[in-house]
Amino acid sequence: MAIVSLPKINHVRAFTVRGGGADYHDQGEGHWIDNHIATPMSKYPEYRQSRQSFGINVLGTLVVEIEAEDGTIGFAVTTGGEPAAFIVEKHLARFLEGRSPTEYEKIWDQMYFSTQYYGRKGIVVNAISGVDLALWDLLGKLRQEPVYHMLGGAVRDELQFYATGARPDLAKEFGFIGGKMALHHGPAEGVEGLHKNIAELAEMRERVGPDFWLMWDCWMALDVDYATRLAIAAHELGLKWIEEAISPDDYWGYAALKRNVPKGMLVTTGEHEATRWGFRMLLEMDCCDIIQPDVGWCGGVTELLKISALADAAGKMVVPHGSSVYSYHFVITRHNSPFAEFLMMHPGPTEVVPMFHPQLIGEPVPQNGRLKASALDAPGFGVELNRDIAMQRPYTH
Ligand SMILES: C[C@H](O)[C@H](O)[C@@H](O)[C@@H](O)C(=O)O
Ligand SMILES: [Mg+2]
Repeated sequence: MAIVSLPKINHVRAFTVRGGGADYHDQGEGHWIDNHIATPMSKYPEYRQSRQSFGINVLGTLVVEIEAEDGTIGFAVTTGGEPAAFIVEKHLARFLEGRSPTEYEKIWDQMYFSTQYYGRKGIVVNAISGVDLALWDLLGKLRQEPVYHMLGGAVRDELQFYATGARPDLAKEFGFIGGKMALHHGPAEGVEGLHKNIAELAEMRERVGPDFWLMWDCWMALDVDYATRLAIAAHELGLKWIEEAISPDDYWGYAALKRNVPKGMLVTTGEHEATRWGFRMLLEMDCCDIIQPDVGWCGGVTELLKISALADAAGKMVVPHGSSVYSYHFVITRHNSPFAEFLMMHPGPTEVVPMFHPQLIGEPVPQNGRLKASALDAPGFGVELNRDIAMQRPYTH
């Protein structure tokens, strides 16, 4: 029997999109995800109310398209906007065009090490991630297989989700296994702010009862002392984990916080770490109980496989940052990813709506806080690009 040889890659294209999308994208006025969330910029009063005021949405969306010789197109959506589009078109495309889509290991290696002198984390790895995700989508479409089949298949029948948003009480009604809230007050608001945080948690605990998971996402806003005091005060309210409390570069601080928090409370890091080397540092310095790479930012699926294996060997969980189908196809195949995050992108949030709206068509959303593996049974990541949205191609090559 002849070996199947897939058509070669013909074109790589990078587009930018404004408006909608998931986190770090343009959100309308009054959206919970931009309402006085504590950040490293909260020490500046003028930037305290809105993350868009200091530019969280400045990059915008990156759409990467990879077209094979037979016209099949794989694509992916991530964050990066024009700078990432420039890197894809002017630098990364050369490592894909004319190559087989099955060479995703060598392609990843060449993308990473050819940009290492100016990349390694952040927007360059976002761009690499977007290309890698589009490559896996193309592979799936050419092979007529969902990505999760190519990653080893489902290890459980369904995904279960916790919800990130301002209404864990509604998340409980919607069937989610827990609710993660954004922390609203950071150290610059002093002990008064800390008491407000605790009061908000106490009020939500009252609404959801004693056993529903409640977590805080602190979006890099705190220092070790404040995070320790907050964790101790929140322990009696059953805070399940304190997330990304300090700077992603402060591995030493995370290790200290993990030693400081009350027994039974988990410490997690966040979506702003990248590559196997960054996550190895978190694991080897015993910084956390759960790592949370964003598959659209950490290096893509090819890199997340390596990151996850490191965590598995260290006995740590991997719960990728909310990135819709791009993480669902991964989580369903990993024993050390027992649940997934669903980012509530409805402004309230009072409804369960697709995360990457309007960019993706066919994006599955959890029903009763769960998604059957069969909901992912479509080629690639199982979604199509909404070609009615205004996309620009700022650069060509
Ligand atoms: C809601 C949080 O502030 C972040 O924006 C969120 O995207 C992220 O940190 C998360 O874990 O969902
Ligand atoms: Mg987070």
